[in-house]
Amino acid sequence: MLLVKRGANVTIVARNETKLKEAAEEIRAFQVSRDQKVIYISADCASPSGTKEAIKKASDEHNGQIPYHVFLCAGQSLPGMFIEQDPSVFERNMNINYLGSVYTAHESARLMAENGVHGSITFVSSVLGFFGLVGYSQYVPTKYAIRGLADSLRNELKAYGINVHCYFPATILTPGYDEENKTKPNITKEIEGTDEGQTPEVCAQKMLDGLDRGEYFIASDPLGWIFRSSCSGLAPGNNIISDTILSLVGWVALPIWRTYADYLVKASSKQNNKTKTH
Ligand SMILES: NC(=O)C1=CN([C@@H]2O[C@H](COP(=O)(O)OP(=O)(O)OC[C@H]3O[C@@H](n4cnc5c(N)ncnc54)[C@H](OP(=O)(O)O)[C@@H]3O)[C@@H](O)[C@H]2O)C=CC1
Ligand SMILES: CCCCCCCCCCCCCCCC(=O)[C@@H](N)CO
Repeated sequence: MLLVKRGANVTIVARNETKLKEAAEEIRAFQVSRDQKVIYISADCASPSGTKEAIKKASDEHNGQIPYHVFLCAGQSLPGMFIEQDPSVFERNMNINYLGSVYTAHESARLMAENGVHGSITFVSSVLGFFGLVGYSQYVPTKYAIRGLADSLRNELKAYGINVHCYFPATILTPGYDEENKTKPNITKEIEGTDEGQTPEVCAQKMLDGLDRGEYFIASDPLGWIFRSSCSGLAPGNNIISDTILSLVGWVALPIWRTYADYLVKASSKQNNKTKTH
């Protein structure tokens, strides 16, 4: 929507064709010129051939233009307690979140490099790409993996003039969030409850603002700002003064919060054991 408002030609990709059609119609209402094209393609990003075909179709439909700006949003969260989940969940989550991002980034970067397109690739991780939390053992590693991929490509794709960005949202109030809450352990909900969440519209705007400012690690709420500054490794900072202040806040607040989160998990296990023995 925001990109269409700026006059861009846009392609949206997901699996469900009915929802895609509705979304494309909704987005088309924001077109600023008649020449603009908004198209949708049904494809599975977790398959290399699906991704390849989708990107080829997208450029064919846009007069052979290789996508300039690619956003890797597809992802899913399947929360549950580690020892209670079937090991297949770990593979499934990695396939959709991480490999889906790898395949799409790979094909986009290859085409951009071969055609001299100096575009951008934006990964969507999560604040859970910086820290782990009870109930998210199948999800957190996929989001760390995306950060690792972005860190590698930020450096490597400079060779072709391609910019890489990584977005770290906290809770977004989406259909996916409603879905994950159906299986989310209560203790996870309790710890997460402090985060009110943001609408997808606000997140999209803040992500785009970060891109406009040329940020590599983009965050859109205080939790993300603190973690972005406290766990940046070799990533370039956004602003030396605010980054330093935020990492100092993290240095003080994070151990306190960790102690509290550990206390909550231990208390919940005692509660559960009590219920079991009586
Ligand atoms: N909601 C939240 O609290 C947070 C979400 N995120 C991340 O943001 C991203 C978007 O999440 P959110 O909007 O909540 O999730 P939703 O489930 O609401 O939307 C996910 C979108 O991705 C598409 N998708 C899923 N799997 C595939 C696939 N294999 N191939 C193609 N498209 C796919 C879905 O369409 P379809 O099913 O039709 O394919 C859907 O359009 C994810 O990466 C998520 O991890 C990060 C932090 C917080
Ligand atoms: C200074 C320290 C203060 C700490 C307060 C911490 C509050 C914890 C919030 C946990 C938020 C988790 C968001 C998960 C988003 C996500 O990726 C999933 N919804 C999957 O889709």
